Amino acid sequence: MAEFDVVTPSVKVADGTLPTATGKALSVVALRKTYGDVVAVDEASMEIAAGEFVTFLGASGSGKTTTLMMIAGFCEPDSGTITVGGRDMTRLAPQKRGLGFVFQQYLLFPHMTVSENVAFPLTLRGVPKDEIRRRVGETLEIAGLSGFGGRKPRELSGGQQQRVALCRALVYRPPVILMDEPLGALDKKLRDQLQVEIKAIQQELGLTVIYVTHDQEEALVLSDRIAVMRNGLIEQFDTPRELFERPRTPFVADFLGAANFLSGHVEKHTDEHTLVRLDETGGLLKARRHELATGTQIKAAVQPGRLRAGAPGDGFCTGTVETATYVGTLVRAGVRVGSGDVLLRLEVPAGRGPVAGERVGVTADPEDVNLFADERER
Ligand SMILES: Nc1ncnc2c1ncn2[C@@H]1O[C@H](COP(=O)(O)OP(=O)(O)OP(=O)(O)O)[C@@H](O)[C@H]1O
Repeated sequence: MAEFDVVTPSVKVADGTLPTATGKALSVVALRKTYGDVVAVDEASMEIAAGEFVTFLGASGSGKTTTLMMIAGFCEPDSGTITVGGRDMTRLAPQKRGLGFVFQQYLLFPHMTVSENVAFPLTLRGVPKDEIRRRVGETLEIAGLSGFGGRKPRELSGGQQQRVALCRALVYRPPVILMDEPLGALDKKLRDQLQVEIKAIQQELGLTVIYVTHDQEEALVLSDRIAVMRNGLIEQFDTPRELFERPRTPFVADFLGAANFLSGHVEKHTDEHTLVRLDETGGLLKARRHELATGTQIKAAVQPGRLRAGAPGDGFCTGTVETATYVGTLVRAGVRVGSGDVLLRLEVPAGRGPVAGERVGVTADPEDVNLFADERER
């Protein structure tokens, strides 16, 4: 994550009104940012609806934080536009955008109590004292922090401090809350717990959230839609299910599900299916129908959890189980197929798991087979 200076919460929603939580919350069109020769973000476009939880997911350096910082106003785009609630904010100062922020570093004011920290954005906005007390109390209760209002941040655990930061971002109901790896500094157990809490609060209050993470599981747990980023480009912006079941690129298939890849060419089509002759095994793999010309060299991707082990001769190839590891409710198996240079990874329910040394036929439902034209052939 990039480093930032201490951020003071926003001063005023531009026209003083609270935005409504319906319709289009945020629209980004052809946003681009370069640093010298590095294209950090390349023509990113997306529309986010009010009440949506959207995650930017990608490896380090893929452009997630830069995109978020352009939306926040801390980083100026070379070109493109950012509209929030129908208002063009592309060149507006961060404090005039009225957005909420939660960063990995909690950025709480150490000399203020929890209540004063949470009250801060309301105090800046000149909200009457009674109203502040009521809203701070309500917000602390939502985050499970009632009773902590009088403490200083140093008297809280990391998880509690991050909850305070979240309260401070949502106390004035900004139209969009931006979160950059907010759970990155916490241990796994606390992260899992806070993910559930953040999601529950977001749903209860109908918040619009843009969240940055490099953790696939976190993105899948939290998001209505995920923008998978790579080298400054949005590879696919879709629901977790669509990304998993209908990835548009081999990168997305691999990044979200660690897919198995097999190479081959399109042999023929039927009304419903595309039949692929596999290079490594000579077997015939049936996929749902894809619009690819006969003869096209392809890569077929199937998630490990969507492959099954049957009797030898079943399915699209037969091989030998090389490893079978019991992991709770699942068995992870490695099946060596073809002339030996392909290892298929399977995840099957533990009760029906194959054992090492066994010969198995590997099958896949055609619906679960995704085909991509092999880029080397283009
Ligand atoms: N201030 C800067 N000056 C020069 N290059 C930068 C700057 N900020 C980001 N970059 C470059 O832009 C690209 C995108 O960086 P960005 O921080 O947006 O990635 P990220 O996906 O958020 O990564 P991480 O998960 O590591 O935070 C990277 O190649 C990065 O080195």
